Parts: sequence; C-alpha cells; structure tokens
Amino acid sequence: MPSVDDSIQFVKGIGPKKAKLLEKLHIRTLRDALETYPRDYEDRTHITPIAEIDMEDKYAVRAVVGTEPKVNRIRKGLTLVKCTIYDETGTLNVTYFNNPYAAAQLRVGQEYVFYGKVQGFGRGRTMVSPQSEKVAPDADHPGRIVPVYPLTAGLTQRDLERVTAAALDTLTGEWPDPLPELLRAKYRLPDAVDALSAIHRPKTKDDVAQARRRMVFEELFLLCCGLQQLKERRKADSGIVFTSNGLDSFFEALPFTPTGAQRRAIMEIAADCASGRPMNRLVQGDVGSGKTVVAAGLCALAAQNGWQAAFMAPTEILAAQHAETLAPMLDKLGISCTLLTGSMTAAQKRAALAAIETGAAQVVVGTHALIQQGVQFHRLGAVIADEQHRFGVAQRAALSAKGGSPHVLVMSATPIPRTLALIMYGDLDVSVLDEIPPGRSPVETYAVGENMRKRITAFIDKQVGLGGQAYVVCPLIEDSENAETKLKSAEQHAKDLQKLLPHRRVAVLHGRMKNAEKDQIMRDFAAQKYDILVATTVIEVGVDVPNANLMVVEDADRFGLSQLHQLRGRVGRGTRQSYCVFFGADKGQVARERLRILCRTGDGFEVARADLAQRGPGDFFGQRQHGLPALHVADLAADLALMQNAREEAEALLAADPTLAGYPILLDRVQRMFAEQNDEAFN
Ligand SMILES: Nc1ncnc2c1ncn2[C@@H]1O[C@H](COP(=O)(O)OP(=O)(O)OP(=O)(O)O)[C@@H](O)[C@H]1O
Repeated sequence: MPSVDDSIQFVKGIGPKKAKLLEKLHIRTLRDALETYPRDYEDRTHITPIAEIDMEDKYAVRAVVGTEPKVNRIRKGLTLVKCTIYDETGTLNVTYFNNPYAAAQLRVGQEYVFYGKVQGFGRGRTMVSPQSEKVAPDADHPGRIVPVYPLTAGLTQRDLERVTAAALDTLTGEWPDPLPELLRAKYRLPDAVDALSAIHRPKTKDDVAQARRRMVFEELFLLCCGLQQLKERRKADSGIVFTSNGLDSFFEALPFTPTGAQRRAIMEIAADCASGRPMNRLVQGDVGSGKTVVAAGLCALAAQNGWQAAFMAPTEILAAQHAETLAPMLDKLGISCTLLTGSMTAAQKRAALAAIETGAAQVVVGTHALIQQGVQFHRLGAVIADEQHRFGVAQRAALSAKGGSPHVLVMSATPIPRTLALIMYGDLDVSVLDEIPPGRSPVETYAVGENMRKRITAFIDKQVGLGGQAYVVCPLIEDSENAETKLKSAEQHAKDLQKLLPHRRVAVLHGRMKNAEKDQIMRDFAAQKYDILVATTVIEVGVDVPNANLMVVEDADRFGLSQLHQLRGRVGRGTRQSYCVFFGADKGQVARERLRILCRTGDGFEVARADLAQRGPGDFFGQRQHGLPALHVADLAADLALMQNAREEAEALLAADPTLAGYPILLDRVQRMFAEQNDEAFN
C-alpha cells in the first residue's frame, strides 16, 4: 500500500529524470504533490457548439476528427499539422505547430473534447494546439475542470496530473486533519480529504471555491496558532515593572491635549509595562495622527522609573526631529534627552556615549545604530523602533539576551486594517491611532498633467506669498540616469524652479548628501529659512514641518499609492489650509485612475485597501512581514473576514489548551510551518 510519504519516483511514468525536475518544484514525496496546488483551472465543462464560436477566445468543443492529420514542413525544423474536426453544428480547423506527437494521437472518426484558443474568423477559424481528451461513446458530460499546475521546463501538465493522481490514491482512510472537527462544522468547511480531492480534481467551480476556503482557513489558523503560542511563551518571560505614577504629569507637560486615541494607546502601554512581562506592542496610525507623543509617553515612563529609553528613528533627519520635539516635553519633567547620530563630531559622540553609559542620558534618540553598534547602556528599559527596522522576533530575542528584557514599542505609519496588522506584525499587540488631532482640515488634492505646469508654478508662488511653504518631490536625484524617460530630477528641478521663481528661496535635499548637510537643510526649512524644498523621497516618512502646506509630487505615477499618501501626509499638519498636487495624470488611463483615488479620499486605511487591491499583498507588504512564515493560499487582501475568524478561533483554542496537547496533528503542522522559515526564537 503506497504511503503519502513515498517518493514520487515510483509513480508510473515518472522516472529518476522527471523526479529531478519535480524536485525543482519542491515535489519529492506524494505529500509534496498534494500540497502543490494548481495555479489555475481550465473550465472545460462548458462545451460550445462549433457554430456558436463567435470570438477569438478559449473554447471547449466536443467534436469528431474528420480528416487525417497532415504534416506540413513549413521551414527547416518547423512542422505544422492540420486536420479538421466537426460536430452537429459545423466544422473547425485544428493546427499543431511543431508537435507531431500530439497530432499523431488523434484518430479519424473518434470523438474528443478539444480545448484551446480559437483564432481567425469564418472558414479560416482555427483552434491552435488544443489539448484533447477522448470521449467515451456514451458519456453525457465529457468535459471537466482541468487543474493547471505550475511547471518547469521538461515537465507537462500530464506529469503533474500523474503524481497528484497517485497522491490522491493514498488519501483513503484516515487522513490526519489539522482542523478540529468543531471548527469544520462551525464554518462549514470540507474535511482535508474532500478539500484536497476538490483542489486537485474539482467537479465544479464551486468545489474549488469551497476547498480553497478551507485551505485558506487552515493556513491562517495554523499561522495564528503559532503566533499565539509565541505570545503565550513570552508571558513566561519576566519583564521590568514600570509603575504609572508619573503619567499625569506627562499628560500635563504636553503642549496640547492628547487625542482620545493617543491617551488610549499610552494607557495600553502603561498597562503592559506594569504587567511584569516585557511589552511587545505596535502603534499604528495614519499620517499625522501623532505617534511621536505616544513614544514620548513610553520614554517618560521608563525615565520616571529609573530606566533608560532608546528611541530609534528610520533616518538621521527624523532622529534629529524627534529629539527636538521630545526635549522640551521631557525637560519639563526633569528628564534628559540625548541625540546620538553619525553626523555628530567625534567629541560630541564621545560625550553622548559617556552619558549613555553612566545613565546620565535618560532618553537617547538615534538611528538603528543605537542598538547595532554595541552602544553601552547603563540600564536599558525600553526600546522604540520603526517598522522599517524590521525589529522582529529575532532582534528582540537578541536584545533580551544582552540582559534584561526591555519593553519594545514598534511604530508603523502604514494604516492597514487591525485584523491584518495583528497578523502582519505577528506576535505584537496592536494599538491603533484612529483619530487625527483636532483643527486640521483635509488636504485638497489634485491630479494634474503637464498642461497645468504654469498654473502650478504660480500656485506655489502664491502659497509661499501667503506665508506657507512647499515641498516638491522628484523620483530621481540627477538627470543623467534616465534621460530617455525624462523623469524630473531633484537637482535639475530645483535649478529650474529657482529660475522661474527668483524671488523665492529654494533648497534641495536628497539621499546622497551628507547627513550633516541634510540635517542642516531640514532644520533651516523648519525654521522657514527656505520657502521651497525640492527633495527626493527622503522626506517620505515622519518629517514634520507644520507650516508647510503645499506638496507637489513630480511623476507621481512612479510611486505606490500608500507612498503618495505618506508624502501627502507631510502637509496638513498645521492649521493652514493645505494642498497636494500630483503630476502624472496625463500618463494614461491607469495612472489617472490611481491618482484619482487619492483625490477622493484622505483616509489612509482606504488608500491602503485600494493599493492592496491594485498591487496585491505580495508587493504591498514586501519585506514588511516580521519574519512570518510565507502564506501559500491565503490572500491577505481578499481573505480578511476569514482571517478574523481564524484568529479568534486560534486564541480561543489556545486559551483552553496552551500547549495544544490535545491536538497533536495541529501542533505538528504548526511546528512544521514555523520551522520552515527558520525562526530562531521559535526553535
Ligand atoms: N493631540 C494633539 N493635538 C494637537 N496636535 C498634535 C497632537 N498630537 C500630535 N500633534 C501634532 O501633530 C503633528 C504630527 O504628529 P507626529 O509627527 O507625531 O505624527 P505622526 O503620527 O508621527 O505622523 P507621520 O506618520 O506622518 O510622521 C505634530 O506637529 C504634532 O506636534
């Protein structure tokens, strides 16, 4: 009796050679074959009478071979096989290029289902290189839904059908199903055997949908169980205890009244830090929702309890900006704030490092280097990281290993739905800032083409004249790189703009400048020594100059929607009416439609949803996942509702059975899933 763990080498028709090729698709055993899902299906259940073929498209026809396939040599090494087929309604030509083998299989007078693309019209109508399957004389429904598997050179769909058929044959009897029966019943999910059979050999489209639903649920459920276990395990770690006594004075020291969302997030942080376990929390909020204040709350808590806090910003510009925002707030509470960046002089750095080592520096702001380059802290109690740091499970484990387990707060400016965030950020708890500070009016947004160039230049001039400031963002630094596509470069554009507006003060900022220089320009812009800042996307995240009220993005069609939303978020941060102009609306229908989404909504969650739908989750999240196992079936954009269910069920199940001792099959699958991605913290 063959077993699912047998090598596919012994499947009839698959020798060592094909086995090697299958290995390229990660198929070694029958189980691997079962877990290799079709990437698509061809619906050959719908048979079209030949007379009704009226478009160039793919069709399934049920027809008899009418003429002997004839081989024509067109050119050296190129053959064309031709024959005709007919049904009760008409006849159709069939051709095969360079595939005499396929044609040789056809017998005159035999009925087949042919499936393929029909080209041409009228008498010239031809089905090109169709797949064919013999029809038994008395078959009613000869067509079927045919799985289309991923392939590699040298393998055919038939090979994949062979190995999956052999694998499906082993599925009799007891197949270990990781999903508890209660859940299957509750969500009406087919069991594993039915689902696998339907995925590989569906009878109807609905079979596929049902089976897919189960696979998605299973995958998300396994993922959530694993993450929940990570969280549970952490509960065993002991954390530094911060009391919340000083929080009131912190709130009083703020230059404004915190929003309800900010207050809630800070209270959640305080509760975590008082719990006796290390905090691992994500604060997520739309542009301008005021995340910095929340981080400041944690810094204050740490310092008031006699511990140091490290605040890591994604760029030096932001580190400097955060230090400047934090210093006056913390100063009121008698807490010192120290900046440590690469662009400081050696003497400044020495002084900062010494203060950090003695503990005189209570709050330290810098870039990732704060943690990486072995800066010695006296008593590090809290770390604030940006999501861009990919400060994942492994990094946190490394930190804990250094001694103590500081509380960790991760900041994210990507507004994604909470359910998604809980999964994307794995084992982090999530606080959402879903409220924008009062007194802001929405940024008026326009998508324009080159024909508006003069008017926009005049508009920049006008806004500056009214006391505002403008950003102009370009995709490139220098012109030379991309002469043919004529993208705007920051340097050239700054020169051009200065010529057009000689009475305005124009500065340029890009990633290749020295950090100290960037820092100075940013400070000068914030201090209103410049009117217009022409920049690359170095200013995308976090830059906060409330007086700036106009954002112009050149070649906006080159950027992702969420990125444009981030850029737009640089304005509308003060009380001045703000504007955003995207050039690129004249670069075709698609570009225009995309930019119009931003004109319609200022809500980052909605933009993210549109971005997700357009680009697909793979592109959208890129490396953003914090070392999570890869998902093979679930689509994070489309399967949100199932994801919610899967998470709730995983939480409930683990609350009842934290070690999954009662669910050995589930436990085994969870461990396999997490082992695959080599997560050191899990092993
Ligand atoms: N409760 C509040 N009331 C009024 N203004 C606030 C409040 N909270 C924050 N601000 C101000 O709003 C601006 C944005 O805050 P912050 O820079 O923290 O935003 P952010 O969430 O980091 O946004 P981004 O992701 O766009 O950088 C700052 O100028 C800040 O001083």
